[in-house]
Amino acid sequence: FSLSNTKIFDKLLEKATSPLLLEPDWESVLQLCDIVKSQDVPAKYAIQSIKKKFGHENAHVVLSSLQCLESIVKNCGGTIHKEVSQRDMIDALRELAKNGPDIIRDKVLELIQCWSYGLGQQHKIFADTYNLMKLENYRFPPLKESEAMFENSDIAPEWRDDKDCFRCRQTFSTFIRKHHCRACGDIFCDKCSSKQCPIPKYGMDRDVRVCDACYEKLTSGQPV
Ligand SMILES: O=P(O)(O)O[C@@H]1[C@H](O)[C@H](OP(=O)(O)O)[C@@H](O)[C@H](O)[C@H]1O
Ligand SMILES: [Zn+2]
Ligand SMILES: [Zn+2]
Repeated sequence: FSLSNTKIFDKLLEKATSPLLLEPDWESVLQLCDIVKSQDVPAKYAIQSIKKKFGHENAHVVLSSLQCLESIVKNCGGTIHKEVSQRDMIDALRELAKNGPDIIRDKVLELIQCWSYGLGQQHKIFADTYNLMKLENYRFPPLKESEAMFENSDIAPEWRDDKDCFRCRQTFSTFIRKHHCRACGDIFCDKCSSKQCPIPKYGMDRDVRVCDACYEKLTSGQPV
């Protein structure tokens, strides 16, 4: 009996943001990152689910949802960064900083500063929001530069879209469905991506769909 991935995500998020927690449940947080990293759950679903927690009346639940957000942004790469940089998320975070208790405001300031420093080039909105909140006289904590580095080498590539299969060039249709290889991120028909295997370097320990070329590389012991 396998719960769909989104149900597993929901249960883990409940656990990681339980009001009964006396300290962060890092085990659940890391499992959340793994699910998002292997793209078993769409980035939008993950980010919107976390954002829903911001309205919880218990400040500890809101704080742990911000900690989940922090870990997912740090570990799950560009697709997640794009979702977090959306206007509705930025506005929700500014709302928390404006009206939330000090522990929430300080956590939001830490995140905005860290993302501005580490992701401000790719997502200008983080830098703009940081500068704007400085002008609004928010007092940002000292920046921990080491924690604001976003290493992307072990993040799976974002999925590319196209109208035909990257390998056999067949045009997609109602009958020839699109599929993505988790290793190279290219788009394929089912025939060219019918194999599955784990991709340890991207933290995908379960079998995931890969294209024939990546399957050869990943299973022949060759360094990929
Ligand atoms: O079958 P569809 O309704 O077209 O949806 C496709 C599936 O979700 C594919 O998942 P998969 O790679 O795990 O097969 C995904 O890679 C494609 O981008 C989607 O378009
Ligand atoms: Zn093909
Ligand atoms: Zn591939």
